[in-house]
Amino acid sequence: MTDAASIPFRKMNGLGNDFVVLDARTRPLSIAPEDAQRLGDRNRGIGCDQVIVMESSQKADVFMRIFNADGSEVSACGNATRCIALLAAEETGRSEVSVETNAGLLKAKVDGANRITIDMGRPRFNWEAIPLAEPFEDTTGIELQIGPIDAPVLHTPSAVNVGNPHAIFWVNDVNAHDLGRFGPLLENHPIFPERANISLAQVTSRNSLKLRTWERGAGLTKACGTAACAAAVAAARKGLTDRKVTVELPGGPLFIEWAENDHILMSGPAELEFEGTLAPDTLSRAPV
Ligand SMILES: N[C@@H](CCC[C@H](N)C(=O)O)C(=O)O
Repeated sequence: MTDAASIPFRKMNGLGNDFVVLDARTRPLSIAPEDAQRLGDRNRGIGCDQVIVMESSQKADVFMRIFNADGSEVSACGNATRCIALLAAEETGRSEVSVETNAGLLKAKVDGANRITIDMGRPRFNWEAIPLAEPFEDTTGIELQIGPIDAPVLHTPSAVNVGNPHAIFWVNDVNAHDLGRFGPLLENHPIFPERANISLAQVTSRNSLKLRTWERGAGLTKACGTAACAAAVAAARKGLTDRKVTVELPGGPLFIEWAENDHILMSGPAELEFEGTLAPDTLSRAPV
């Protein structure tokens, strides 16, 4: 039996990138960084990469607030956007829905749980928008390396902002590098004043990439939707691929198109794993 004060949640994922989803529309909730840390902790809490809070929106079907498992609040999450779009489509009975985030208003088309397409908006390549700590005229490859000066292990990443900051290192084999070791060093490198999501990308054809990501504030994840968008536009911008690619992530494929209108379209699945309730004292600030 559930107590009226308990807080319902959903556990969802997009290609294994997983989320605790709270609904603050009927009952306002205030999430402190330590709440997100506790919920995200796979040993102490439910365990997830991000905590997502659904809020009411004046402009869209729903507003989505995003917290990384380290408690930091961020502006974009591609995989969670598909999850929230799926819920909004089920609630409204419409296949075309909109999701507002702190990065902007995103339109979504839901053709069932396995084919959700999000218009992720326009990428930004300007160093100040990424942001980088110092001017770079060309962000297709910025001066940054890991390893010995004369034989770097990883070097010259592309940098791009797709609602959040990304650096993409081009490699011959995404599995040949210890991303779990280099990821935290690069995420916190002083060149990234807001930290960054760090990816290894391997071009496998004109229409396909392999990608592994160390996420800012979450670590190694099975999939990162915004990283797939960032890698796809960065690869096309370097002339390595066409503008329509399949991005193979450890959790499965995402289909990315950098459309002629400069918007990025991301298509993939979303899954509801289970629903549950949190005890009222789980959140450090009492539910409002
Ligand atoms: N998993 C997400 C990205 C979540 C936010 C990211 N870690 C950041 O700090 O910017 C995705 O699917 O895009």
